Amino acid sequence: MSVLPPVRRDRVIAQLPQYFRKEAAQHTKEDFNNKVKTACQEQRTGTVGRFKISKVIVVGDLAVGKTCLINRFCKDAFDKNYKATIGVDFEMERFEVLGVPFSLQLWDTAGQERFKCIASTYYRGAQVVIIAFDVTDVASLGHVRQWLEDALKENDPTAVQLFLVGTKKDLSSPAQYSQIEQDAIKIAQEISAEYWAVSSLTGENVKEFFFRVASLAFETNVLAELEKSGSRQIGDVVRINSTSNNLYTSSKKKQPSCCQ
Ligand SMILES: Nc1nc2c(ncn2[C@@H]2O[C@H](COP(=O)(O)OP(=O)(O)OP(=O)(O)O)[C@@H](O)[C@H]2O)c(=O)[nH]1
Ligand SMILES: [Mg+2]
Repeated sequence: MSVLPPVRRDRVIAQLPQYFRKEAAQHTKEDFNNKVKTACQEQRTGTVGRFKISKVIVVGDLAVGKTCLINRFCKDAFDKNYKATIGVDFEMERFEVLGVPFSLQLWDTAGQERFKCIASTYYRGAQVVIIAFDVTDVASLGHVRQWLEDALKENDPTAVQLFLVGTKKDLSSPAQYSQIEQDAIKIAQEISAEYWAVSSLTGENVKEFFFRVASLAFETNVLAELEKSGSRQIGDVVRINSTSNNLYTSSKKKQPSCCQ
């Protein structure tokens, strides 16, 4: 019996959410990968949908708005008073993507130098790294590469999905914003990150952004499961039967010829 409540209706993702800027997107396809869609329809997503939880870390300079970003999405709340994060904090968010349950563990880390050493011990095992900068503070954009380096020290750089997020869009005039966006897109391209700009005060793009993160992380996980399973059908139960000559026996009636 499942002890978890059903996924909230406003966390259901049926279609691939689109990128923010085409020139700095992880991919520009309009829909989920066909193999992923078929696997979801046939409930062959392996550990995804059962116990797989993807870890997401949010890093960036102090006071750029990391905590506000997470709170806007998870609690639909905004606090105008700054309260520094000491070490780390985390929130769990449950989604349903193409009918499959999928969870993100969102780690909110401290940007203040004196708390950074505690926070960095929690960077390990991240599938997604979100680097936040403040669109009204050019220096915070300048520190993006340092944050990336720190985050990748603890993770496999080839396995991490990267996002660069400009925060506090509401505080910037269109002219100021478009200036910094050009620089941000350039950096995003150089570090292979997908670029977004959001406002936690107004909520602009916040839900769209996290839906995109969840969808791309989900897609990557299902593709990895499909690859891992190789010729074996994922979703099948693997039994080890000592009385059988066959070490691996699929629970499905139809077995591959090598097991007959
Ligand atoms: N106008 C506006 N202010 C924002 C926005 N996001 C955050 N702020 C403000 O910026 C300040 C810092 O926000 P936090 O979310 O606490 O910053 P942080 O990155 O978590 O800071 P650390 O925990 O110290 O690393 C607060 O006063 C927020 O109210 C936004 O989208 N618009
Ligand atoms: Mg914080």
